[in-house]
Amino acid sequence: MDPRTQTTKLLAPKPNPADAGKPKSQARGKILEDKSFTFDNSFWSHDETDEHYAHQEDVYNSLGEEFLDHNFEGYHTCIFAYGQTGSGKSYTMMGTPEQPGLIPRTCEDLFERIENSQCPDISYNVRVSYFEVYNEHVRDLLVPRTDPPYYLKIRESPTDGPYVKDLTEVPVRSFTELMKYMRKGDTSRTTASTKMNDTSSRSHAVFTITLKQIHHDINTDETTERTARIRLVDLAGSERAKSTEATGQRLREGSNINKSLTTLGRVIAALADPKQQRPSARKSKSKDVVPYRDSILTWLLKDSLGGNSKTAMIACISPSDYEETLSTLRYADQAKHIRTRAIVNQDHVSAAERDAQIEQMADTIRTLQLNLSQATANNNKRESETSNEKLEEYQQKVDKMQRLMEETKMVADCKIRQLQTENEALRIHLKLALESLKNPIPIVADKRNSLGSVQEKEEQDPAEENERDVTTPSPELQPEPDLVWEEDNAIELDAGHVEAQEMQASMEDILNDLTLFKKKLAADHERFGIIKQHESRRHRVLREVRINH
Ligand SMILES: Nc1ncnc2c1ncn2[C@@H]1O[C@H](COP(=O)(O)OP(=O)(O)OP(=O)(O)O)[C@@H](O)[C@H]1O
Repeated sequence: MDPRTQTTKLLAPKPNPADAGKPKSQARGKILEDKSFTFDNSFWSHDETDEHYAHQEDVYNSLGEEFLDHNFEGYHTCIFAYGQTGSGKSYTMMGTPEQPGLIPRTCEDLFERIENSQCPDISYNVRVSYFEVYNEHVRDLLVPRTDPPYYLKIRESPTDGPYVKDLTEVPVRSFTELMKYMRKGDTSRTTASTKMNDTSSRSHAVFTITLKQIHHDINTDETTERTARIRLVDLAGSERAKSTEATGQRLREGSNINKSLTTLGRVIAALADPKQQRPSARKSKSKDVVPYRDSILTWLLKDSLGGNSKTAMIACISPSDYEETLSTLRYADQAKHIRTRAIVNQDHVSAAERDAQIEQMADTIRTLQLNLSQATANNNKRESETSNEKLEEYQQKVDKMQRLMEETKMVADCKIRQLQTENEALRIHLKLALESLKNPIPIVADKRNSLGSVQEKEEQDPAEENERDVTTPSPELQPEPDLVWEEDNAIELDAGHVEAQEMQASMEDILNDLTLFKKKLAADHERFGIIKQHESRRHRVLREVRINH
């Protein structure tokens, strides 16, 4: 690998000595050739003593950091590691405690940026989810393993595309908290020992961070929400059954892994096809040619692979099998030609719109509760079943509403922060103004001039001095400078008092506003509490419905 040209050169294995000098057609072994590929970056990390050795930090600096910049701009991103088993995918994505990889570095940097943010008018909300695709099934990695395993269903929303239904998504407030969830997921992930790797990932793991930035404009009371999805994918290793010597369960896993990876390859090939890049192809039905639906993995990554996302593929290779390494490099070479259509995911919401949304949702939930209580009272099995279905449907609405409430609280916090900052600035300003009024700084005569005159005086000829004594009035006759200054100062003092009083009045206004605002916030909290009570009551009713069954 050449770090200057970013070229990766695959050297062909030495030919069979028996074939030396023979034409290709007569050779017994396959004649293989050296191949060169150029990528955005080519990293080499084999021998740490080599000056070109790429450390985890180098990989993060040249890729992860830039992608995080895009996230803060409001773009969805996806980074996935692809390569044969044991080639370093998990090492690159997760790393080790001593050498953290792209995922922990991204998370750390994310929270560092949030903590160092200098903008009191922006609130941040971070949520994470973690799932694996194992044997063409989706499993939540943030819930404990069960026996038999509980697999989640995939649904498709007209606006957000395919998604995993009921996937746990937890809010996180710090890097430590986030790492706790990540470790929890990692221990739950399906790994096994294969001939090629002691802890081989037998599943595709998808770690998703959702970063929401809520910017509140205090003048218009409008909020702008930017949502970015950060998807970090550690794929299971591409492998040949022959090289892993797998049998039974491992073989079945291997064939499912290969099924998703082969589909991924076909999706990449279809997306890289120049025909797909034409605008007419994007609008026409030829989009369906991309075989996303042929595997769960590609179906779930549809948006990241060919839609609204900035996506990077990390092709991991290790010096083992020429054919497999070549296949990985070819995949990566094709992926280079894919053009996704990333947009900034941004929404403007006015305070009135937000309140209206909350009111509407609260109404819907109240209706649901009424229906459900009636069904339970009637003890009618069929009605209960229908209500249960409705309940599931509304469950999503309740979750959505809770998020909306959380965001409203974030906006409120944002307003408080802005008012406090403004308040603090005014307080300092007022303090300084009052101090300067109490301890006025006397107007000092131009020092340079007076100093000059002293010198001049010293240098003056005594005769000349005598001469001037005649013309210059005596000090007693000179005007009293202090008195003049006091008069001016008295006027200034009056003006200062007026200014101070005005400032005091405006400060009191702001403090009054702040108190009113806090009261409004407390009322909102109370309302939120009531909804939570409704929530718990709803859960109780749901339990009762289930028991009745
Ligand atoms: N750049 C590297 N520097 C040091 N060690 C590495 C590096 N890359 C990989 N390794 C080590 O090689 C071994 C295999 O790597 P890893 O588990 O990341 O492979 P993988 O591609 O994820 O394999 P699988 O697909 O089977 O899960 C691990 O012990 C890992 O620590």
